[in-house]
Amino acid sequence: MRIEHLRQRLADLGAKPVHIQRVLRAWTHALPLSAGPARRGPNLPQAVLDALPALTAELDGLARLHSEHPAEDGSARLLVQLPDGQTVESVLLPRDGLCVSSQVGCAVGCVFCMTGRDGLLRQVGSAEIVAQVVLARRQRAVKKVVFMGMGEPAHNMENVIEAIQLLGTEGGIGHKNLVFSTVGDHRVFERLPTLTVKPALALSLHTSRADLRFELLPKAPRISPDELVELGETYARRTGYPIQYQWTLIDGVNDTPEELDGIVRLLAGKYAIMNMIPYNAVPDLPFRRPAWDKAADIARQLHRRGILTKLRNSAGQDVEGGCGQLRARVLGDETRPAEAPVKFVRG
Ligand SMILES: C[S@@+](CC[C@H](N)C(=O)[O-])C[C@H]1O[C@@H](n2cnc3c(N)ncnc32)[C@H](O)[C@@H]1O
Ligand code: SF4
Repeated sequence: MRIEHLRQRLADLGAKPVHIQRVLRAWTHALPLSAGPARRGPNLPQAVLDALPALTAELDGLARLHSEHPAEDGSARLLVQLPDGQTVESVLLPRDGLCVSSQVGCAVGCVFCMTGRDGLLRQVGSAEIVAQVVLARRQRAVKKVVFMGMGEPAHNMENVIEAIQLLGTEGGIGHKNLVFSTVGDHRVFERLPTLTVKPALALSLHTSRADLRFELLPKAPRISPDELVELGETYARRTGYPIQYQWTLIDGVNDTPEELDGIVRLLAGKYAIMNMIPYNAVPDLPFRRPAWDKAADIARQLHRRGILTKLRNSAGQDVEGGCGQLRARVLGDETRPAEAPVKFVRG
């Protein structure tokens, strides 16, 4: 379901913009749809009030909790069922964060990512994205939403943008606390600057080498790391928030001294934060997670060379912490076709 269809349905029942705003505010805050300022603002029209029970049931059905998997680090991975029975993952992050999914599957097919293995199954509608936030808010506060779950937001732009606009207005989430995470796409750099609610941007860079990036992210747009950083820098200066570069650290692939030189060359003096996330092992894939000490040393070296670097664990390491792994486990890995062998150019 799209949020614009929800707005239209309310308008067809006689709701004025102020009524629609009130219902959407109540929904995004996980309150009863009729909730609102009792003494301030107009009451909802009777036709809208009459429709609320059925609408509540429908909105509740957009994202139902299939199962919850709390982790030792304070995060919890939620498997969320959509109305057609498809499932996506949301992750309750420490410090009031939530990671949401924007697609079932993904067409980019990054060779280290579980979500990309089956290709794109379907888009997640804007109302289904917001419903993941509503579901989480029934459990705890959500003050930050990162689009780092299943899917490539740039491949579902209209739904993701609609969700961001609602979350950044009626949903009460600060604009820089809405984080659009992408492999990079010209459409992102064209659209995001024009929005009223401009989200923060995370760019999944992973390597400073164009050739290796094409191997690791085979269906990502062919934008070189240099161009990506230039585009990112323009957006960062425009919004006033730094770009969060994502680097899934894979042992022997993108953790070499040459890559460290490459990062310094690309990011020195840029308005940027480098987030290094040691690779989270995916069954049947030929990659290894680097030792934590090695990853920590890399982060330290970058820091010394002037790059603001944070070493992070992906949330919920002990509960199928990699994106898409929980869904895959629940669906049953035995249905998965055998992997074709993959070859890597080492940096
Ligand atoms: C799942 S993606 C979703 C957002 C978007 N498609 C992207 O790539 O930025 C979010 C982040 O998870 C990372 N990721 C995917 N598989 C991973 C794994 N096995 N271990 C660690 N990080 C992984 C990606 O590299 C990306 O930076
Ligand atoms: S890392 Fe992001 S873009 Fe790549 S396959 Fe996974 S979800 Fe898609």
